[in-house]
Amino acid sequence: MGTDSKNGIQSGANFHTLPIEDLYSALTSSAEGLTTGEAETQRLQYGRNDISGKKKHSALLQFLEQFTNPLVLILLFAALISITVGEVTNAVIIISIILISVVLDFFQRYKAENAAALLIKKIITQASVQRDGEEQEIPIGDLVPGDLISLTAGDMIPADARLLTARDFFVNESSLTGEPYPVSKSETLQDPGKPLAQADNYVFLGTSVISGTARAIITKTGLSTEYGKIAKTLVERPPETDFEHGLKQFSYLMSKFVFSLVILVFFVNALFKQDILQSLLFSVALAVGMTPELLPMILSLNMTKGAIAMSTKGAIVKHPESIQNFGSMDVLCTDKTGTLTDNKIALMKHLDTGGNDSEKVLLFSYINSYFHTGLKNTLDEAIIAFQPEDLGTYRKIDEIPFDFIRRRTSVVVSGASGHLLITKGAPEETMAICTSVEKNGIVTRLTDADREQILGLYNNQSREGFRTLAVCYRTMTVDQSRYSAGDEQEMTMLGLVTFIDPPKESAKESVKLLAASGIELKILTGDDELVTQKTCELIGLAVKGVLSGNQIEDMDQETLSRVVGNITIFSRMTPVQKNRVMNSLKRNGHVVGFMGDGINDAPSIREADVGISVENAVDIAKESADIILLKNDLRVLHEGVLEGRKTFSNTMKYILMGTSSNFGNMFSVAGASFFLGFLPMLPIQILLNNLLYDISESTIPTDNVDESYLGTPKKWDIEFIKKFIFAFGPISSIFDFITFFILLFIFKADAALFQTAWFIESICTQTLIIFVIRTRIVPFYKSRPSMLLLASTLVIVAIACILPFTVIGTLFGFVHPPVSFFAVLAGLVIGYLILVELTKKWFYRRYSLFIERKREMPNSH
Ligand SMILES: Nc1ncnc2c1ncn2[C@@H]1O[C@H](COP(=O)(O)OP(=O)(O)OP(=O)(O)O)[C@@H](O)[C@H]1O
Ligand SMILES: [Mg+2]
Repeated sequence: MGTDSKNGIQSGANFHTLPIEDLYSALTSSAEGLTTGEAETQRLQYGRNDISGKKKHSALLQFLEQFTNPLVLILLFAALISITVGEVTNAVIIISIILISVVLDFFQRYKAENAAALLIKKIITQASVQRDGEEQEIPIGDLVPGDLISLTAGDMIPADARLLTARDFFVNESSLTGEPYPVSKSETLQDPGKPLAQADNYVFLGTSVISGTARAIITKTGLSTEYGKIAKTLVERPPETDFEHGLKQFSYLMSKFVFSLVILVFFVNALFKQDILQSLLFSVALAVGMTPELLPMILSLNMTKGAIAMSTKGAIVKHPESIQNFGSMDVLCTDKTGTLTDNKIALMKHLDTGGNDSEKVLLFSYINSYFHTGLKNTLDEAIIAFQPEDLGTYRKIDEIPFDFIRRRTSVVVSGASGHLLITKGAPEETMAICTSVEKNGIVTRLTDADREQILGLYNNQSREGFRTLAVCYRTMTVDQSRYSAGDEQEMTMLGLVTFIDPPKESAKESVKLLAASGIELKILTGDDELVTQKTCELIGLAVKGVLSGNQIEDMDQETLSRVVGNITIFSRMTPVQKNRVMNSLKRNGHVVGFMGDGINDAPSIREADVGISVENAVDIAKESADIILLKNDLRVLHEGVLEGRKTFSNTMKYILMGTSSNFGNMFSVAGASFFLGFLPMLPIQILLNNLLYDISESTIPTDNVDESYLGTPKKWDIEFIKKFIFAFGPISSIFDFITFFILLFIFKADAALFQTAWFIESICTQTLIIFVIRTRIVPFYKSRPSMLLLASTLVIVAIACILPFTVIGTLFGFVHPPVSFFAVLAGLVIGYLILVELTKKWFYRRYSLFIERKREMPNSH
């Protein structure tokens, strides 16, 4: 039997049809759950409950992984050639360079990754599980097949599991099926032959609990779950973000350029100088010298630094990559309740349909809120907190849980005269299921005039900023044991309950801050238009336009895309509509953030460029988010945006440096090789040059960022980078060729002196230029670099100047340059810096004009 059921685990198709006892033995578990020891055995067999598919590698493995880097491989190749031609010193130097850069990169990254992992620990979703006979909270990654878990409303289902007991248990399976309505689940054994996907007694990882409670036994974890299978095949990663896309384009541009140039250099040199191996080494070194190989390290350092800075301000970044997007975000979509308002909702009035205070309305709302087992939101809490009610003989029979499309929740109780169905929900949706109305204790048919009158009452409340729910009921003629949404019909409208939901103290300030930072705020709410408008008025958010869920339903994609930009409030939205709006904005070229806390927000949080949630959100929203705010305060968000822009700025500095100064220099080396009788720089000198340059740049992530840079969203702009290269690349080359001329004709340099002198000049111009490029304003005077960046740059310049006079310098083939050269060098460097500074002024003036023109271009979407 034992082996048979083990095979059952592998095939796994029959978990929903096995009798409980067989299920226990198949999963080597029991009604008491697992012990810690058994769980460990299971973990060894089935692995961790992790669908990311990323294995955490040991430090050693991570270190070894560095050697799979193509650049490192090229260098190893170069070392091999050196050994073949008998240049042992050369080989030793190349290998040292490899080791130094690999070790440097490894430590920086290892540190960064550990810091990031530490942050994530703070927000790991927990599951309540029975281990060693006790109920415990453990991280969901530690769950194994055979574990017994308890589930309640708002929980994310942490793995695939078979239900053991269930009460009023409804789940949302939209992440698997796209179906937004609640699905009822129970413990009943399923007939053999019923497909797993339709099994009532089975729940799936990635779905979440809407209402009720259940106990379940975990059958499958991690990648063997149904969700894991999809994750493996298609949604391995969320869609590519704007930044990633830009980065890819950039890398592609660079590699195309470098590749063609290096091939050309190789052939020209090999043909005319006839030393094929030297030419090969030279070209390989050039390739290494041109590639901005530190980019990945700079990126991850920048991002971790940003993530840590944000954690001190109260936001946990789950995916460091999203920090960059934070800096680029120009539209923020958010829900209303709890984000703009305080979530300290209080019940204000309980009115009958005539607008008078009614105790019955209060009692019926109370019964509804008290008995339903769905996630009690703040509206329910406000009703229950208002005043204690005497529930008398009312007993709960069943419930029909809330969903974001019906926008109602119902309970069925047994009272003095049989079963009573009580429904409360959004007034529009509640009115739709009523056919009669109770007025002063008398029930009559609901006429159009009644509807009009009740709607008027509701709108008046909304306009004053009160959130409003309607309450209706139905006395059942035949008692049923199970009720469903189909029973919500022919009901009697009873009255309205209204709530006050005051805006946050901080909201006004946050709205201003976001606007000043160039971020447009849009509200996507399930609530009513008039209330939302009132909230906007209170927090000082200008409303450009309003669109309701129903209107969106009638629009095709094209129409929606055309109008979304002009809308501030999207009211009465279903989760699917929220997602449509968010995606239309993305398609229009915006970098979109989406912030929310409910099951209904989860799909959009997942697909937004930046998904944001808060600590007290439901699990599934938090699981879908990139960033989680520990305090639900938009000001924290604003800090995050600034942090993202800083990260962006420092990443850009490295890229601009790499593409203009470093690239320019290497370009000149390549060019010079065409008409000099000797190599302008020896391969090992190029590699050393590259290493020193890298070290000086590795401190860029610590650099300060100008205040003035932080005011607008930062978008990746490949056109900008191209323009930058064409403006600054040539300046670098001009100075290189002046140096050239001076060396050849004034100093009458031979090969060794030429190489030495050019090496020094190259390092000096290449590294010092950071002080000009790192800011758009006047360097030092108006914008100070970080101490570390200043130190690393100056130390590298000093090393380059001193090196030729040392023993190590001789190894690299350097000779002593005359003192007069240093005077010329100083002049050249200063001239170069001034010229670049002037060009920069001109460039940014022209560029900002260019941007304005681009903005003015009509209808860019
Ligand atoms: N507990 C409840 N009982 C009955 N109806 C409810 C309940 N909660 C919400 N509703 C109705 O459903 C509507 C949508 O719900 P909700 O406001 O939570 O949506 P949302 O999209 O998350 O919007 P926001 O978070 O901005 O308020 C509410 O406006 C209300 O009419
Ligand atoms: Mg909400």
